[in-house]
Amino acid sequence: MTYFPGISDDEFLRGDIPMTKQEVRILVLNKAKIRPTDIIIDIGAGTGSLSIEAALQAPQGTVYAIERHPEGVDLIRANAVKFGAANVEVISGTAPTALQNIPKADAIFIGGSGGHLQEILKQSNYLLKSNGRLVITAITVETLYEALHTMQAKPEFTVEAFGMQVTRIKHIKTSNMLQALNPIYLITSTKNI
Ligand SMILES: C[S@@+](CC[C@H](N)C(=O)[O-])C[C@H]1O[C@@H](n2cnc3c(N)ncnc32)[C@H](O)[C@@H]1O
Repeated sequence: MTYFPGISDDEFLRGDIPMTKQEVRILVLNKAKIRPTDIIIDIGAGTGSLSIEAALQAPQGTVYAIERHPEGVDLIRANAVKFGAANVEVISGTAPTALQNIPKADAIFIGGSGGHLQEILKQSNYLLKSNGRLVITAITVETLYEALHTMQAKPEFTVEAFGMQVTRIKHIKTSNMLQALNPIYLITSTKNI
């Protein structure tokens, strides 16, 4: 049975870097089917929140957290220390170039691509082991379309996708306020060969 850390957003150290929200992380990690020994690559790791929860689910594995923004790199390192995720390897750089010299992976997350989605998908296909899972989070129509279109054209992958819209409920004084999070789409591709 995999241990699920369930860390709330406010527990992470955060700056101005956008963070994948907890409700989204829960589904990304579930779709990635993380096992204790997995090798995981997190492309566009941001604050490291997803990398760290993945690392805690794979204590005998390694998470390669790739981030191009220096503030993000510092946050990932600081959050990894805070949560005792010693198996997070932070790589400061831009994908796909930063994906060189990384071992083949059981799971790959793409949370940011910065206009390099096609090259990153090509390199991810190469880096993913047989039965590996690629989970892309898309917050734009363009990324959703490009990811779906590209992955569905690859016969070696089974692709599923869904959109989610979460409304949090915040207790303020005597009322419960509805707080909508931005819609997001998850595209999961499983390599069949
Ligand atoms: C939405 S944030 C990811 C949030 C992250 N999953 C978290 O939990 O904090 C997207 C990140 O991708 C990074 N990014 C975008 N394109 C990138 C690329 N080609 N290589 C590396 N990082 C990239 C951005 O700097 C940004 O921090």
